[in-house]
Amino acid sequence: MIDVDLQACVSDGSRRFDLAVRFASDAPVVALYGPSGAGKSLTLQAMAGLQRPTGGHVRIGGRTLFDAKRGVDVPVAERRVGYLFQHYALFPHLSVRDNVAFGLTHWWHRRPSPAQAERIDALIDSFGLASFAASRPASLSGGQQQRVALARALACAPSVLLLDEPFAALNPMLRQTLRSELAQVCAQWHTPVVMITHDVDDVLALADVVFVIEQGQAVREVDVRRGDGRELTQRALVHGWVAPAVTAAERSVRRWLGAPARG
Ligand SMILES: Nc1ncnc2c1ncn2[C@@H]1O[C@H](COP(=O)(O)OP(=O)(O)OP(=O)(O)O)[C@@H](O)[C@H]1O
Repeated sequence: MIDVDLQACVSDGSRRFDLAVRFASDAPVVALYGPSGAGKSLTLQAMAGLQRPTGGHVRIGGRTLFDAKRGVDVPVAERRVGYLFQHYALFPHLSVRDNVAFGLTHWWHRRPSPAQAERIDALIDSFGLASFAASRPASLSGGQQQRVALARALACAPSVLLLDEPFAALNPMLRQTLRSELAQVCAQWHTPVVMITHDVDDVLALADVVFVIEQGQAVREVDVRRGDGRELTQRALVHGWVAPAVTAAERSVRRWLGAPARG
């Protein structure tokens, strides 16, 4: 079960964005879908512990990673969350194998245990990377680099795999191949996935449930298998767990009027 209820605020001095996103699902693959700037990446970052929320909780498979009320904030390295960034972010000076092993060796400054080494080899095999294991990422194609990044995200036996637009940089044919490889590997390792995508084909091919994210909130839940959906925002407002998002237009009008900022 993935249970996320996050409030966060990011600001760079001139801009401010409020996140108040809440969703829960026990589906194997959950997609977050929505327009650019809606807060999807911030949501994944907060789940991984890379953004500090101001309130709420993150529970994965019954384990609490963050709970503002209870003062729980599990450090990033102990969350067992696999994270695939929008750009693969492979380490250019490390071989494919060392890139895959990175999460296991780097945080703990040690060699992988025999069981971990076995998992690394199995993942390298699953993604068809065995013949490149000693190569550096620069000598690999985009699709091969993406496979390395996926294998690396899965190496720590994560309790959830977070994917930020995993196929955006790939050509359509490669996308299709990687979708089915990913689906197979995640089913094989029983790893639930939360995936950001703008691509309806990703949703249809991989996701069981989609949450539509708009202006920092989950506004709609769609059951892909049943082809059914429901609005979430109305319920959210009735229960009062989330403030209505302050739009850029409203902020601007308030500034022009010299009125205090809301939210
Ligand atoms: N440090 C920050 N300071 C101010 N605003 C920020 C900061 N980080 C992110 N934002 C803003 O927060 C909003 C949500 O960002 P986020 O990256 O989560 O969007 P997204 O839904 O993932 O978009 P995309 O689909 O384009 O990747 C954006 O408007 C972004 O500009």
